[in-house]
Amino acid sequence: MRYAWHASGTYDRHTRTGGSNGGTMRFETERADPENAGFSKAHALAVKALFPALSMADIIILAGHVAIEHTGGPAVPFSYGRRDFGGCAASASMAEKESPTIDAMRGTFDRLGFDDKETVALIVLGHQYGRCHGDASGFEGAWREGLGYPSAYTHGVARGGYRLSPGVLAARNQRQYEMDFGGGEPFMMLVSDMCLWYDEEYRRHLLHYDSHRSEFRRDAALAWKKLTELGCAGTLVPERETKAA
Ligand code: HEM
Repeated sequence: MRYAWHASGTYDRHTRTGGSNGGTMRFETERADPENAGFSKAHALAVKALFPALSMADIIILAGHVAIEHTGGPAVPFSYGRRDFGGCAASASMAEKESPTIDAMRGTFDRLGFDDKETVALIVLGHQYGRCHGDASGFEGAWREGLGYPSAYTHGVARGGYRLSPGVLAARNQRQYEMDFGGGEPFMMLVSDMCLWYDEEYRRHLLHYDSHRSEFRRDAALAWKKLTELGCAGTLVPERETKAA
């Protein structure tokens, strides 16, 4: 899912460049971006031979859709037709920062064309899956599916149930937080996750979603679809239409 997010997150609405069309994450040039560290593992799993009719660009995105639905998240209608370009500009970069300020975060999502509410839906959707890896981002710790979407954030943070992760990254001057929900590893929080609570606007949407779960599921699905189709205008065909035809 993170692979699909970073493949899409290069989009720039001002220049209308980037996005998942092109499948440029296939190239070492793009995977070498420090923000994409660790994606060679994900790339090795995206097996084109099993899906000859799809481009790698489509497979990367479809994997994200399937991961969300398979783990009890919303079903996102898939559209295919992305092409695999023959090369990749050296400048293709996610420009996602590991310890962003609120302004930098807002700037990233504005470049992509998302407002604050969509930003909250996307980050809360994404940061309940998988984990951080010391050898990729320098952060260590797990998220957990099935904690009830936004409630992991609002209940934990609002009740002051979070703490600075003891000593993990002191040497690199990177902060990360964690919360206990019982059973297993603590639930980790990156600075970007904490920003959803620190910033008044983000917090308003977080609290709203916590008491409107179906709206959260609907908005998260719409935002994920929008994200993964950035830069693909005119190239995509909805899966359902093909089935009906
Ligand atoms: C400002 C925004 C964001 C920041 C700064 C951020 C940062 C990070 C970092 C540092 C990691 C750890 C990577 C590693 O160590 O392997 C991570 C993991 C992850 N992120 Fe984000 N992220 C952001 C937004 C998103 C969004 C919008 C999504 C999806 C909708 C997402 C989905 C994920 C997933 C699924 C993982 C776990 C990957 C794995 O288990 O290998 N993130 N993120």
